[in-house]
Amino acid sequence: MSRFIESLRAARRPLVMEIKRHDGDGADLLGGRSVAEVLAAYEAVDAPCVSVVTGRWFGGTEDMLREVAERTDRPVLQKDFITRRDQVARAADLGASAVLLTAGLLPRTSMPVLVEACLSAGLTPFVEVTGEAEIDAVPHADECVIAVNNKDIRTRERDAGDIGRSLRLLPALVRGGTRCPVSASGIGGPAVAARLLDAGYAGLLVGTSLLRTGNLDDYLSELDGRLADATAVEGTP
Ligand SMILES: O=C(O)c1ccccc1NCC(=O)[C@H](O)[C@H](O)COP(=O)(O)O
Repeated sequence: MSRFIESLRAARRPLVMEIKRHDGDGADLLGGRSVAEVLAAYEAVDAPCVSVVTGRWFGGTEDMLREVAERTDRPVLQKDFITRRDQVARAADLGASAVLLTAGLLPRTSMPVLVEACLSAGLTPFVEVTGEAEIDAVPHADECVIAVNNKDIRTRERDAGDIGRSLRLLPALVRGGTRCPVSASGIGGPAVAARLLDAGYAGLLVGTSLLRTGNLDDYLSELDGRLADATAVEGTP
């Protein structure tokens, strides 16, 4: 199993914690903190995996990925518009463990080529989907993270996000064979995060709400509490 998937599946709080300079509207998300400071905060709460948005729409750069990969041992996901094999090789050189492949943005023939390129380079394909047809078309699904994007990347994710999409598509993800179904984007806080994990997601990709929370410890304590409550209710005779 890939290091990225193993780390996420083994975590008590399976959150891929994201570093993103600004949102789709250009609003700042780092709040005066450096990339190193945000990473240190994520490491302090034992993030199993870290995501770095290098896509220019979100103010990202390759240097952010290089810096994060140099500073941490945790598996790092590169979130960018990856459409070519040379970008996959570049991600590996920069120290990524996983790369984003966005099904809705790739020509049909490119997905198998890029998934193979990732696996040959020792990277985990993090395939983002929004519908069943895209899920069914993912090759080597058992070696991929398959993530449902709750937002619309074609409008730079300016929408609020539809968590219902993740809930509806989870059975199709499981049938498709991934060992690591993930819900991504628009996860507004601990209540929604708990609901998705309780539904059966193996992991969540969260950026904005972690970057905007005033207190990461409080956010995660609330998540722990909600998950414990859900477990207690399930165990009630
Ligand atoms: O989804 C894409 O295709 C994409 C490509 C390049 C950069 C970013 C891309 N998506 C945006 C994100 O990855 C979100 O930042 C991430 O899912 C977290 O979302 P949120 O918690 O709503 O900040």
